[in-house]
Amino acid sequence: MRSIKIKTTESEYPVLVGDNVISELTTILNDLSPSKVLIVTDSNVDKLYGEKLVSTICPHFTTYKYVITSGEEAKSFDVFYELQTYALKQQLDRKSVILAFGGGVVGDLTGFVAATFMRGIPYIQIPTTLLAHDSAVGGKVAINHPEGKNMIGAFYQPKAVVYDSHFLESLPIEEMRSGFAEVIKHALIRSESLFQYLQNEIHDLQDVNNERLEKMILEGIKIKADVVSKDEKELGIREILNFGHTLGHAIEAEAGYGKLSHGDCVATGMLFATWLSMKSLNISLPYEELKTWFKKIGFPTTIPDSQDTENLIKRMTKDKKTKANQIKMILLKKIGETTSLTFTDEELRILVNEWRSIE
Ligand SMILES: NC(=O)c1ccc[n+]([C@@H]2O[C@H](COP(=O)([O-])OP(=O)(O)OC[C@H]3O[C@@H](n4cnc5c(N)ncnc54)[C@H](O)[C@@H]3O)[C@@H](O)[C@H]2O)c1
Ligand SMILES: O=C(O)C(=O)C[C@@H](O)[C@H](O)[C@H](O)COP(=O)(O)O
Ligand SMILES: [Zn+2]
Repeated sequence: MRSIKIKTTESEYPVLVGDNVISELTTILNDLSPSKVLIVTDSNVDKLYGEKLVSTICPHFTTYKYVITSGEEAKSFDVFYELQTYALKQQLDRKSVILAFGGGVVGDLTGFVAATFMRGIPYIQIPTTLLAHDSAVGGKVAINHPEGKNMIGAFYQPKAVVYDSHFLESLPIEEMRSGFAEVIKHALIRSESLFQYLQNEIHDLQDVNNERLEKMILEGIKIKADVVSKDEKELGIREILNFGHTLGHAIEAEAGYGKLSHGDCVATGMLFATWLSMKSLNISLPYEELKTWFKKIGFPTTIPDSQDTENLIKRMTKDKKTKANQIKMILLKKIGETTSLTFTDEELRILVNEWRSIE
């Protein structure tokens, strides 16, 4: 078992990673001595592992389980409200603990429920996707709005993250790809050596074996832990974790939540941001190499033809990093190092159109 510490100004918690670390959950819960435990999971994870988790906890604590329909659409106000109603009806109180058992959708939604129920009760992340090496760590919790991704949310840290690699065995290949995009992001922004490792070892997703998976997860979490510990509330450096997301989120929301995976959209966004870095900073980057690699892995490398640049620009203007109508793009200075530049909507419209015309 590996343990990585996440330290913020107000909290400190462990991320436990490894096979069978779920066995640590009872001890972690005992320390919190919860009045009640509410497991929130989705329909797919419930079918696979719901019983296992309930039987681990049930003998020790009064346990409830709420199963949401799987998919991005669940990060909605309606499901948030349903969950709050359920928690109230089961009479959860400030000593109750919520377990977010699933991928980033369950984690983001449940974390936001925990952040707001009676103004905040403890929760634990139990991630089951590769992508969740990113989403379960760092305390960004949220639901979506038709106007934009994660628009209603909070920074609210979990008490622990229990990341049992055994759960990843059933992950479909396209979900592995989605999570891999965030691993690549962590490498591109902060670690040239991790990037070289990924490019050398993972030519396509069949190359992801247990050993490589564990390395990707651990390295990704270490990078995230370091950034979050320096800037929990994204007042500065944390913005680098948004590399690829300004366009990525716009594509994801424009397609309709749940139509395209988060990771696929971020991958397209990272390619654009890499091209934009070369163009705006007048530097050279291995852009063509990256594009070829992305194609091999199966990432979409262009914006969907059905999407209108004008609509995407409107969405990018509403990005959370935008201030006074200046759209902030996280760029690469080199592999492993970032900078940022702001653009007006008109400037970005021209640049996005230029990129689309050459791709
Ligand atoms: N909070 C953050 O910092 C942060 C970071 C990155 C992404 N996110 C958010 O995370 C979300 C995406 O998360 P995700 O990719 O994990 O999506 P997800 O939670 O929808 O999971 C993807 C799919 O895999 C299924 N699944 C989950 N675990 C499984 C398992 N072990 N075996 C088989 N199937 C399994 C789910 O039911 C779902 O159908 C997006 O909403 C994104 O915005 C948040
Ligand atoms: O943790 C962060 O900070 C990130 O930006 C991680 C992203 O991968 C993640 O998708 C996050 O939810 C995006 O946040 P947002 O503030 O752009 O909604
Ligand atoms: Zn992301």
